[in-house]
Amino acid sequence: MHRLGRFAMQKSIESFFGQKRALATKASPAAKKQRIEAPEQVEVKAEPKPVDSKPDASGTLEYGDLTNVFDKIEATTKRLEITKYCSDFFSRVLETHPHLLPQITYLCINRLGPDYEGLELGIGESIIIKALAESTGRTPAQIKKDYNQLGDLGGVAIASKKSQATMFKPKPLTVDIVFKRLVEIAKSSGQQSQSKKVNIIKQLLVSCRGVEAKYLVRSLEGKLRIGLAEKSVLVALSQAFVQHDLRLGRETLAPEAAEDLVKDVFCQMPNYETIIEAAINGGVKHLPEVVKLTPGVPLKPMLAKPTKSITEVLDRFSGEKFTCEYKYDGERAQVHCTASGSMHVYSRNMEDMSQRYPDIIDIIPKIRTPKTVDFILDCEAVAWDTAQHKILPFQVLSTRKRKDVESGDIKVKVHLFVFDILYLNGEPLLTKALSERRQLIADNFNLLADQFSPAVSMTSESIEEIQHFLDQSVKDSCEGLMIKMYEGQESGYEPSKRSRNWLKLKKDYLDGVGDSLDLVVLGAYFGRGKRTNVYGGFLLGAYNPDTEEYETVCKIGTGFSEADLERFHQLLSPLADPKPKSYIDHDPAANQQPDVWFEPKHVWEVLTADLSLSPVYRAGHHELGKGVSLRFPRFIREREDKGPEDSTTSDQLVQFYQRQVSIAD
Ligand SMILES: Nc1ncnc2c1ncn2[C@@H]1O[C@H](COP(=O)(O)OP(=O)(O)OP(=O)(O)O)[C@@H](O)[C@H]1O
Ligand SMILES: [Mg+2]
Ligand SMILES: [Mg+2]
Repeated sequence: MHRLGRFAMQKSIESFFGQKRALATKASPAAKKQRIEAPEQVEVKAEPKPVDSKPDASGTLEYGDLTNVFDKIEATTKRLEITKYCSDFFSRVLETHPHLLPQITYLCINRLGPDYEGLELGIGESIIIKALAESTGRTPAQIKKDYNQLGDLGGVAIASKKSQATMFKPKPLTVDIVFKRLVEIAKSSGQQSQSKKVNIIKQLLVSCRGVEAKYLVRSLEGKLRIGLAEKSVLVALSQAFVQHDLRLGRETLAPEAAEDLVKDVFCQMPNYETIIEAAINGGVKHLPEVVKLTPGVPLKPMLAKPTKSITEVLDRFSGEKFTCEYKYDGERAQVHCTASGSMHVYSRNMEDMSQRYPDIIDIIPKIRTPKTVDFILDCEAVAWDTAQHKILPFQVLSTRKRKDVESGDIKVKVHLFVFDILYLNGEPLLTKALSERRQLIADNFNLLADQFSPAVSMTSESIEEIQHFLDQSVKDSCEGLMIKMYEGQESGYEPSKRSRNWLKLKKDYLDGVGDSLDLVVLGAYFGRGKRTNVYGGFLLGAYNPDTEEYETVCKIGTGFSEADLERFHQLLSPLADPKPKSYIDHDPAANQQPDVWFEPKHVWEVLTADLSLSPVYRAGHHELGKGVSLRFPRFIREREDKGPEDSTTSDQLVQFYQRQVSIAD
């Protein structure tokens, strides 16, 4: 019986790979198209199962109901369709199982909770492979081999399960169980945690039916890769809220207005649970009254647009009141203090850095005045020479320890330069003018020598004075200037937006494209000559949030010290793969394929002379037909504060390119 089962399994896998190889991984739009055009080749067909119109007695929802929606989404590249599948499903869930909507939302975006709580699955491929092998009676080597061939572990899971003789029909998985078990995996630590994780995954896999195994495995990998961007999930939620209001006969908003409002509220309170609960209770229209900016919950910071000259700045702000500030080169620090006195520092991507910067936490009680209760400040933390009272380069800041930092042991001191206030004494300030916000900082906070002061600023419309201020900023060890709208509605704080009301002018980059780029390391080339034992060059890419893929941008081999190359070799070689992940958009026919590929993880800041269109590289090719590539790229530094999805997007590269072309015209 056992042998027979094994034989049958082998056979089915062969036929699976023999005929359907290209179809099992659906990441790229091209592959999706192929699948639509050749439906007869689709191996795994989901039987659409309607969601029960009434909650079952236990209030649970089958996981299969969700994975069926994933399957429909994966089969299309049309954004409207994707959003519709998603919002229809959310709307039905609101009707039948509203308490499950937060979990479902998190499963859709591959998260287990709000970003700022930092709960991550953190399981390596090898654990999934082990669990897959043990639960299907195959060896890890066989699974690995199939994986190399197919490029999608989710597809391998399905193929392996299909060929498995099951003795009994397991109870269906529910959304609730899957979510809880994923959280359990994320929270388990310590000696036994590896085997505990493998066991949980095995149990889940055994209960999977149909396409469930595919999406479960991809969720475990942390990448669903069905083209469902978080933006679309937010839009779908807003539409579902409107539907829900209508069903209850409540007053509601037009879909577009609801969409804008939900996005806006999410920027201020990036917590799906809070938003969903409030929308269920009071309707989408009243969200802003209930869900507000709150000290203790980080918000996505406002970002700036790059500019190449003072004249460009003057053109943009002509007729408006604007102000210039020093642009400090350190680390963004969002400083929170709640009414109960709890204090936090958050990074550019909302990570809690309070453990890393206990010295910043120590500053907080000293800068508040007797009338300052709760607040959120936006600052840059810069390395500081306390003897000379001077800014130290970013490189010095980056030598600070990242974990287990004790206030007493800190050698590299930091100075906080505050440039904005977003909340004060119970009141959000986002819509107030920058001039008023600056005044509130002056009125409610104490300066602290060598530790805390406002960003140096200057308000003038004269090109000479601005030029002088720019030169001065560089003499004072800054990168250049930030120029901001100062008065009126447009001078409000726009969380998460790269806004044209904040322009950056970086002295060193005025000759290039105006700014550096932050690109993801996708692959490497073996070194020759002096670089024989290290990688001699790397393939870099940009992120495309619409397709959730990484698009290749350029090869880079300049700007690295020998020590850099050695360190990167040590860091990256354990991650090396002979084949690229399926969600890397590259040209497989091009010469000069990298010798090894990596999972997109590390982000590097690079500089370029200019941008050009390339027949080989892919960034932005959906929009421009050809990809945008960098000429003479040079490595500057690692960006440890950016994850791969925070890297420069293909869209931004297209904008840089178009600006360059329009200036050349
Ligand atoms: N006066 C200031 N006002 C606003 N931001 C400032 C100021 N001084 C320094 N900064 C820093 O400059 C950053 C914006 O420029 P920078 O190029 O360093 O951004 P980045 O982190 O590389 O992100 P991106 O390139 O994606 O905009 C802000 O995020 C902040 O950390
Ligand atoms: Mg910076
Ligand atoms: Mg930058």
